[in-house]
Amino acid sequence: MKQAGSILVVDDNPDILIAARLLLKQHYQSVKTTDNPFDIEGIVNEQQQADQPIDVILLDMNFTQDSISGQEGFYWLKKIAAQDPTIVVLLMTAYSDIQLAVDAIKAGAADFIAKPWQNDQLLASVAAAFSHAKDKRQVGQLKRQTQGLNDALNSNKFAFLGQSDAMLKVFDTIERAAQTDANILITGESGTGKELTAHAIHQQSLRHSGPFISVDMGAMSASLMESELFGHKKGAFTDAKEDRVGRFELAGGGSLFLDELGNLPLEQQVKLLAALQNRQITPIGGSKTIDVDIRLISATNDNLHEAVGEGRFRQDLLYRINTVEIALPPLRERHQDIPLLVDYYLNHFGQKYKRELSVSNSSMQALSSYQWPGNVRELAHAIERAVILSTGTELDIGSVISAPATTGSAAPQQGEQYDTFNLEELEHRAIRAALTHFQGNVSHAAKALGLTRGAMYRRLEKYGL
Ligand SMILES: Nc1ncnc2c1ncn2[C@@H]1O[C@H](COP(=O)(O)OP(=O)(O)OP(=O)(O)O)[C@@H](O)[C@H]1O
Repeated sequence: MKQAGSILVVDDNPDILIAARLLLKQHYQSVKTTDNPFDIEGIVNEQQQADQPIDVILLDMNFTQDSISGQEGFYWLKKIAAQDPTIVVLLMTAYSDIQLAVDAIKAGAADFIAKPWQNDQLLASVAAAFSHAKDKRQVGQLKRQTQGLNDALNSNKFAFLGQSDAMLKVFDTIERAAQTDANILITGESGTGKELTAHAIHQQSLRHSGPFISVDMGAMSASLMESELFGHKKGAFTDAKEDRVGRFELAGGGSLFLDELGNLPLEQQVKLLAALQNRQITPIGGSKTIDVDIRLISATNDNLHEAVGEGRFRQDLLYRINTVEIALPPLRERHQDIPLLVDYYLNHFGQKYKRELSVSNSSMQALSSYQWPGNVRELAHAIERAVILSTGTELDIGSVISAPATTGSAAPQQGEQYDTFNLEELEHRAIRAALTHFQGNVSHAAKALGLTRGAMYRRLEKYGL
C-alpha cells in the first residue's frame, strides 16, 4: 500500500527524474519532479494550497554544468528552510566526498545520497525523512496549540501585586533578569507566587512570543519525568505506543519552567545537567540528538543549598540553574501587601459571584495580622469563601480567618495561646485538623489549606500521615 505524503525531486538530469519517479511512485501517494530549482517555491505553495504539503525534497547539489562545489544545493537548501522549515531535505550528488556530506548535514540536510543510488538505500533514507518530517510538523502543531493555550491562560491570569519593599525588590530583579537569557531559580514557600513570577519573567523576556512550557516535578514519578522532559521514541518501553515530544523540545525558542525542582531524583539530575551543559537532548530510545534552545526557570519550596549539604541535590546542577536567584518572602513578612491583595481578590470574586462587599478597618487589621501559612493562595481562597458566605454588605471576617477549614479545630485559634511557635509543628497540626475536618478527603483538605494536591501529598509523606 502506498504511504500518505508528498515528495518533490529536483534534478537537472531528466533520466534521474524518471528513475526517481518510477521508484518512489510505488511507495508514496504524491511524487512531483522538476528539473529547475526555481520551480521549488511555486510547487511547495501549490501543494500547500491543495492540502498535500511537500514533506520531503530530494535535491541535487549541482545544477550548472561542470559545477562540483555543491554550493547551489546549499543555496536552495536555505531557501527551502526559509519557506517552510518543516520540509525535510535530502541532498544528492554524483561528486561524493565525505566533507561535502558533512557540510550538507551541518547546513540542515537530513541525509546525503550519492548518485547512482542503491534503490534500497534511497528508500530507507526517504522513509526516515518522512518520519522526521512528521515529527517536525507535530512539534510545530503542539507549539502552536501550547501558544494558543498560553495566550488564553495569560489573558485570564491573576494580577501580580505587591507594594512592600520586599516585593518591589522582587519586581525589580524580575525586570532586570528577564532581559537576559540567564537561568533563574525562584524560591519561596507554597503559595508565595513562584509560578506567577515564572510567567512574569517569560512575559518580560525577549522570548515572550515563544512558548512557556511548565513541568510540575512534584506531580510525577521518576520514570515518567525523563520521558516528560526529553521525550521518547515509539517502542522505547512497554507503554511507549507512540513517539512523544519532550518538554525541552516543545519549549524551543521560549522558556521551560521546572516547578518543584527539589523533587528531581539524583539520577535524573545528572541527565538534566547534561542537557543544560550540552544544550542537546536525546529522546529515550532515540539515536539522534536534538538541539535545545530554552531559557530555564526553576522553582522550589525546598532549600536546595541545604539539600546539597544533605546529598539530595547536585551542587553542579544548582550552580547551573541559579545564575539569578529570586527569593519570594512569605506573606507574614510583608503585611503591607495584604490590603492591596484583599481589595484585589474582593473585587475579583465580588464580580464573579455578583456581590458588592466592603471591608471594615477592624477586619482589614485582623486580616493583616493573621499569619497566612498558605500565603497568597490561602488569602485568595479565604476571600473567595468569605464573599460566598457573607450575608450583609460587609465582608464577614469570621468566616475567613476562623473557619475550621482555614485553621482546623486542632490548630490554635486566632488570639489563642500557642504552646509552640515551631512552624513545622503548627503545619503538622493544621494538616491533621484539616484531614479530620474533611474526613480524610485529601483534595478538600488541600484546598482548604491553600495547597496544591502535589504539595499536600509531599507534606503527608513528610509527616507520615
Ligand atoms: N503577588 C501576588 N499577587 C496576586 N496574586 C498572587 C500573588 N502571589 C500569589 N498569588 C496567587 O496565589 C496563588 C498561588 O500562586 P503561585 O501558584 O504562583 O504560588 P507558588 O509559590 O507557585 O505555589 P506552590 O509552591 O504551591 O506551587 C495563585 O492563585 C496566584 O495567582
